[in-house]
Amino acid sequence: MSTIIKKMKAEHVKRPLICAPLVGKTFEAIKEELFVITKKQPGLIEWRVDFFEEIDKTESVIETGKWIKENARGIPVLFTRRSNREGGQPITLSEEEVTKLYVSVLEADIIDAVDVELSCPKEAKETILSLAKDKEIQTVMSFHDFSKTPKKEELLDVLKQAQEEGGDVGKIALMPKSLRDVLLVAEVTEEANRGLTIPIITMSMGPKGALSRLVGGAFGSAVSFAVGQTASAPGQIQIDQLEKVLDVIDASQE
Ligand SMILES: O=C1C[C@@](O)(C(=O)O)C[C@@H](O)[C@@H]1O
Repeated sequence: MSTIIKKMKAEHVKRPLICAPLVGKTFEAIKEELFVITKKQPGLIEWRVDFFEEIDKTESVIETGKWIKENARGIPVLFTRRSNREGGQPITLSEEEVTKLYVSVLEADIIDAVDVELSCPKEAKETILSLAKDKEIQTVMSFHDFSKTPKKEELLDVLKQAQEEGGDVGKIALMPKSLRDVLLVAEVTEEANRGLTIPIITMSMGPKGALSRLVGGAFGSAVSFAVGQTASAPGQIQIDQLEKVLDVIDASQE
């Protein structure tokens, strides 16, 4: 079992692993950001490569990724290209070029886990998943909706699909329109955890959804995304604030 999955399983009983996004646009910005983030000792660092201005230069991505890995102080690195259709930054690469980039990054052995959107073309997913398995790099199969929270059955199906397609982890990030939507995601989290064998990560975004980032672990979300230096999605809170709340939750369970 990989280190990341072990960490998720060990810590997620009540306390989710904290993941800090790295969103610098340039190598220089990433260097500064990584320095700030590692001092806060998150359990995981997510490099959101769609923010990186040189995403279209494979060599630059590899060099930067290598530098991140070498300077992450042993914290595992999750590599993510969030597509524009799922709330990521607009980029000039085509989907085929993105798949090629993923292949190069996986082959370079510079990351510990990779985010693959369930909405990606089937062939692209298969290529990435099989290479990741060969390289023993964990796959997080993800789904994002920045405009709404889909219905319960749909969300349960998405998480099931993540497992069925061979993902090591399933992840959903949704935008709530009301607190009921936040409750729904908590319910889905609890229910999916009983039916699935893979760890799952869930969250509601935006100000209403911030609650889910605080208490999601108690319902079975294995990871909570929090701000190291800069947020990568609405509603993320600072790592130190999240840690305080997690300490209180932990203490209340003893
Ligand atoms: O999937 C996620 C979750 C996220 O969207 C959030 O809401 O914290 C942040 C993204 O960087 C990450 O890839």
